Amino acid sequence: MTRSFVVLGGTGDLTGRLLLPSLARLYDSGVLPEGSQLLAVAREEWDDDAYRGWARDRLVAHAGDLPADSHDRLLGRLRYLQGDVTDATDLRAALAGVDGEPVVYLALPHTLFRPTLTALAEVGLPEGARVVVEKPFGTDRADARALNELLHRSLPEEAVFRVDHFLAKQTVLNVLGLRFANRVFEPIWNATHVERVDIVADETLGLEGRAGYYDRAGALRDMLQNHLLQLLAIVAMEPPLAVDASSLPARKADVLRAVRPPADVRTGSVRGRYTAGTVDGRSLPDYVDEDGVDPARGTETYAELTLTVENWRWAGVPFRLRTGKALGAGRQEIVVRFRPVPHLPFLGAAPEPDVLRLSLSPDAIALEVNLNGAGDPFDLERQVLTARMAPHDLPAYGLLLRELLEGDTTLSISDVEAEESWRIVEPVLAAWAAGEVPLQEYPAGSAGPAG
Ligand SMILES: NC(=O)C1=CN([C@@H]2O[C@H](COP(=O)(O)OP(=O)(O)OC[C@H]3O[C@@H](n4cnc5c(N)ncnc54)[C@H](OP(=O)(O)O)[C@@H]3O)[C@@H](O)[C@H]2O)C=CC1
Ligand SMILES: O=C1O[C@H](COP(=O)(O)O)[C@@H](O)[C@H](O)[C@H]1O
Repeated sequence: MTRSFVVLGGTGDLTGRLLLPSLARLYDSGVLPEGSQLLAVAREEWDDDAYRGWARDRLVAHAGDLPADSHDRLLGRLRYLQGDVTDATDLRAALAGVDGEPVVYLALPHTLFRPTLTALAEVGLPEGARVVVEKPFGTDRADARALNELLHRSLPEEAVFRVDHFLAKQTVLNVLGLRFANRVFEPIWNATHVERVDIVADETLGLEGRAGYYDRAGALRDMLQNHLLQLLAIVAMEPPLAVDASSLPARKADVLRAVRPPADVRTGSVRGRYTAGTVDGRSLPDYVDEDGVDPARGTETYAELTLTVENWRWAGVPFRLRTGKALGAGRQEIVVRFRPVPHLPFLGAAPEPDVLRLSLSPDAIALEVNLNGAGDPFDLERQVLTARMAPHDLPAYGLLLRELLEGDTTLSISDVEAEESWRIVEPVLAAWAAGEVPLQEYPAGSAGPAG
C-alpha cells in the first residue's frame, strides 16, 4: 500500500524550510516509495505549477546539496489544493485527491489544530491513516486535552504522531547513549553531584515573516513548552527499559509529572521582546513593527524559567530553561554543572567545578575538567575534552518522517507528555497575562534582557 502525504499548511515556513527538504532526502534515499504522492493545502490562490515554483526555490535554498534531479523527482510528485483546512468540504476534497493510506500532516498554526481535527473527524479518516500534529500541541492544557480526545475518537494512539523535532537532533539522542550506555555518568547524574542544569536555545533569527503563527504563540509556547521541556525530560528521566515506543515516552512522562513551575514567577521567570537592532549584519525592526504583529497581544520573543524536579534524584537542583529570538549569538546547548569536589588537596584558589556541555549546534560533547598544569605540575589547568559528531545522514525532520513512515512512535510525544508540559507552564502564562512579570525590552543583536 502506498503512503501519501497531505500537508495542511503547505505554504508555510516549516513546510518550505524543513519538511520539503527532508522529503526530498527520503525520496533520494529510497525510503519514500516512488508511487507516493504529496498534496499541499493552504489558502493561497495557486495552482500546481505555482506551488512547484515556490517549492523549487525552497529546495534550492534548503536542500541545495542534493542533485537537481532529486529536486525534480519530488517536484514531479507535488500537487496543490487551495482550501481552508477548517472546512470539512475542503478536507474531503484533499483526502479524495490522494491514493493509498494518507499521512495527514498538520503543519499549521497551533490555534488551528482544534478546528482542523474537528473538521477531519466530520469527514472521517480512511483505514490506515496517520495524523501528525506539530508543536505546540494546542494553546493550553484544556485545548491539548480536547485535541487528544478528538484524535483518540478516530485513531489509535499508535497512528498519532505528535512532533517535537528537537528530540530527533543528534546530540539529544546522544544523551541517551552517554547516560545509558556508559558506566561513568549515571552514578553521578543526580542532586548529590549536579549543582544545576542550563538548557539554552538562543536564536539569531527574528520573526522571519511568521507573524500568522508566532504572534499568537510567543517564545514560551513556541519553544520552551515543548522543545526545552523535552530536553529536560531526556536529561532528567530515569533509565528506560529499552529505547522503544513503550518505554521512552513513559519515562519522559514520569519525569515531566515531577516538574514544578517556579514557586514565585516574579523571580523564577523572565520575559522579553526585541527592539530594533542588527544581527549578523542584518537590520531588524522593533518586533512590534514586524508585518502582521499586533502590539496589543504583548507577545514575548524571549522566555526564561527556572524549574525544579521534585523527585529523589533531582530534589533541589534548579533547571534553568531559556530561549529567545534575535539574540546576538546562536547557542543551543544543555549544560550540566557539577558540584565542587569535597576536599581539594592543592594550594591556591579552588578551580571551577566540572562542566559537561552538550551542544546541539554544532553537535558536540565537551567535558571541562581541571588537570595538573603544563609548567608547575602542582598547578591546576582547565582542559576541555571534546567529541565532535559527524552529521547524521538525515536531519531531524528526515529522521522523524522516516520513523513515521515505519509506524514507529518512539520519538513521538505521548498524549500524557503533551498535557503535562502545559501543566508546567500554565501558571507562568497566567501570571504573565496578568502583568505580574514585566515585559522587558532588549535590542536585537544583544544578549537578551539585562539581568
Ligand atoms: N517554522 C519553523 O521553523 C518550525 C515550525 N514548527 C511548527 O510548524 C507549525 C507551522 O509553523 P510555520 O510554518 O512556521 O507557520 P507559517 O505561518 O509560516 O505557516 C502556516 C501555514 O498554515 C497555512 N494556513 C493558515 N491558516 C490556514 C487555513 N485556515 N487553511 C489552510 N491553510 C492555512 C498558511 O497558509 P495560508 O495562510 O496562505 O493559508 C501556511 O501555509 C507551527 O505549529 C510551528 O510550531 C515546528 C518546527 C519548526
Ligand atoms: O520549532 C521551532 O524551532 C525553530 C528552531 O529549530 P532549529 O532546528 O532550526 O534550531 C524555531 O526557529 C521556531 O521558532 C520554532 O517554531
